[in-house]
Amino acid sequence: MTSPYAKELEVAQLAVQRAALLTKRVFHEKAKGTVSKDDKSPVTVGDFGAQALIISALQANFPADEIVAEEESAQLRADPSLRDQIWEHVRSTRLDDAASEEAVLGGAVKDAEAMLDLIGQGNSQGGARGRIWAIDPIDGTKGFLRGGQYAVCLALMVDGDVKVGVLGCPNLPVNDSAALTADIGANQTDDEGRGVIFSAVIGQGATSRPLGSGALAKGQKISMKPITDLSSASFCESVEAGHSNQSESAQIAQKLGITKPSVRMDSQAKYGSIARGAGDIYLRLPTSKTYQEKIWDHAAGDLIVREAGGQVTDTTGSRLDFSVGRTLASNRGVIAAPAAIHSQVIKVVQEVLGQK
Ligand SMILES: Nc1ncnc2c1ncn2[C@@H]1O[C@H](COP(=O)(O)O)[C@@H](O)[C@H]1OP(=O)(O)O
Ligand SMILES: [Mg+2]
Repeated sequence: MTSPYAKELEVAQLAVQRAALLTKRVFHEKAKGTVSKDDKSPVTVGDFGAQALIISALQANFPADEIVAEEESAQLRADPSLRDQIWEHVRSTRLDDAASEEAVLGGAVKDAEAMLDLIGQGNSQGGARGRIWAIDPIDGTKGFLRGGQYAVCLALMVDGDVKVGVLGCPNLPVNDSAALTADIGANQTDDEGRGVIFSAVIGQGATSRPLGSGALAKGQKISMKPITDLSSASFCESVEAGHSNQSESAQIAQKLGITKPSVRMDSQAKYGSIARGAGDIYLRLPTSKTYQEKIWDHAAGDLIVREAGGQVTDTTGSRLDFSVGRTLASNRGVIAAPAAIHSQVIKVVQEVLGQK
């Protein structure tokens, strides 16, 4: 008997792999300086291109499913030169394993018009009913531009609950036991040893495998690091101070007895990193009263960490609720930690944030 969500997982992994390849090609073109100054931001090209390729794979396999995606196509319809730049990448990005690519992901996107139609399919309002995919084609755009950490993110929710999560992290080390760092070394265009894909299916654990561009290797199980002594813990947070309150996180760390400085990393690569035990805790502390986290920024990471033995909640200790629309409107911030110490972390978070 095949396991539940086996087909969804296979499609999601290959779709993320191909979309990640597109983003890498866009970045390398920029790094080689072949993108002229008037070219649109490589983020825009990478974002739209990756989204088109992922939606194409989802529609070929699960035409009845809804899709929530970050980008809208209206901007592209008014900008033919941007559309053509994106189409050039969508048309030409192919996995090395062409046979699996076509068999699993379906045929190529027909033309630029068909690509625009696909991009426009990510407009579901989300909610508590049915099968809904959440896509963030390039999470961590600032990291992507600096040649640092970013993630291609895809998750399936069924009736508001995340069932499948996949994160492609082109710039994280392949090696699960590599130290927690956002740094990728001096030569930013050298792929050696980098590129990992994290996956999880509800009730089936979490895995990592090399991202590459050929046939996907067999995954290995990952799990959070067992931790009893918080003084040896490491925690990660956003690079951008506007995304997470870094002075409150420093106070929380100090109260918990954590001695190491935080590791600052863009994107959901933080979730993948703690899920494989490279780090222990991920703190995301609200910087504004009004910002609502987007479901595509958290769905895959939430499941991957929970399936690796962690707990993921908001700052009040409530589970993230993916059933209320395109945003996590009922939650504030994110606290992810190994199950054994999660309540201890929440207690201190509440002391520092002044919540009861
Ligand atoms: N005020 C904010 N608080 C928290 N997250 C934010 C805020 N503004 C934007 N973001 C989102 O944070 C994500 C990146 O997080 P990280 O810092 O972990 O890399 C982006 O998807 C970004 O969304 P957007 O792409 O819409 O700007
Ligand atoms: Mg994002």
